[in-house]
Amino acid sequence: MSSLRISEIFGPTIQGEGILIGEPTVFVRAGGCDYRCSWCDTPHAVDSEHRSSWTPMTTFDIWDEIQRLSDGQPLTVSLSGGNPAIQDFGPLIALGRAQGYRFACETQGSIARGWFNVLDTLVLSPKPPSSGERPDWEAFDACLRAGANAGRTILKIVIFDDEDYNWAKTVQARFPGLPLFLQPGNPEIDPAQPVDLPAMADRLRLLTERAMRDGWFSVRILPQLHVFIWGNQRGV
Ligand SMILES: C[S@@+](CC[C@H](N)C(=O)[O-])C[C@H]1O[C@@H](n2cnc3c(N)ncnc32)[C@H](O)[C@@H]1O
Ligand SMILES: Nc1nc2[nH]cc(C(=O)O)c2c(=O)[nH]1
Ligand code: SF4
Ligand SMILES: [Mg+2]
Repeated sequence: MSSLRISEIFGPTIQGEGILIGEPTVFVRAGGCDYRCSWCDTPHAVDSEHRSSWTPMTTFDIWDEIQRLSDGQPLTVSLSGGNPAIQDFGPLIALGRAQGYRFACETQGSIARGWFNVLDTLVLSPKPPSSGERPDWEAFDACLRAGANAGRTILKIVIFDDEDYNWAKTVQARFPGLPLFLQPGNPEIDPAQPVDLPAMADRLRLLTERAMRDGWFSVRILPQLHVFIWGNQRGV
């Protein structure tokens, strides 16, 4: 059986972002990404200099680890990365769902996969201008089509500045049927440094006040809850 490149598997913890915030979750972090966002908070799953730390695992190896971490109790498994859509997680999802586990996937929407259709939650997180990346909207549309039968699809956009904020409005206008979550960007991504909690609360406050002042009521605005709790620690 072919193997997948896995950066880390951890949990159970609570989902810190987006529509599943607070949900007990085991994370499977795939190694490798087709993007290089300037502010990426998981470079250890992206940059090729960390490639040697990614473990080749079969679907059964990953499934064993999920079961061990969850003590065999079905919960939500979140596929993240890097870009999990580079690899074939279809067999893992089939195996887990047959045992009552639920699956979410976080991806930037650059690569479409047939297995998006069997997810419970597909989180598409198109990258705003501050990232230095530019979404390919044809590829993004292909992701939406690939996930047409997923339980639900939502958009999550990271906001660092005014340009990102205005861009997020244009994305919502393009996809009016999709729930949109905004998340303030975290500029402090060094796991060795403590996060400045008041500064983080300030960014959340400023984004919230701006959206409310604008009468932008068709969004949800959330912090990265795990960063509030554990800072930039890995594996939480
Ligand atoms: C690390 S990415 C992995 C999944 C996929 N590559 C993606 O970007 O959607 C998971 C989520 O973290 C967000 N993220 C990454 N770096 C961040 C930062 N510095 N501040 C806030 N959110 C960040 C991404 O935008 C994405 O929504
Ligand atoms: N608790 C927790 N929630 C998360 N939501 C998205 C994460 C990610 O890095 O993909 C993440 C993570 O690493 N930990
Ligand atoms: S797409 Fe996601 S994992 Fe890849 S560099 Fe950007 S934030 Fe990091
Ligand atoms: Mg993260």
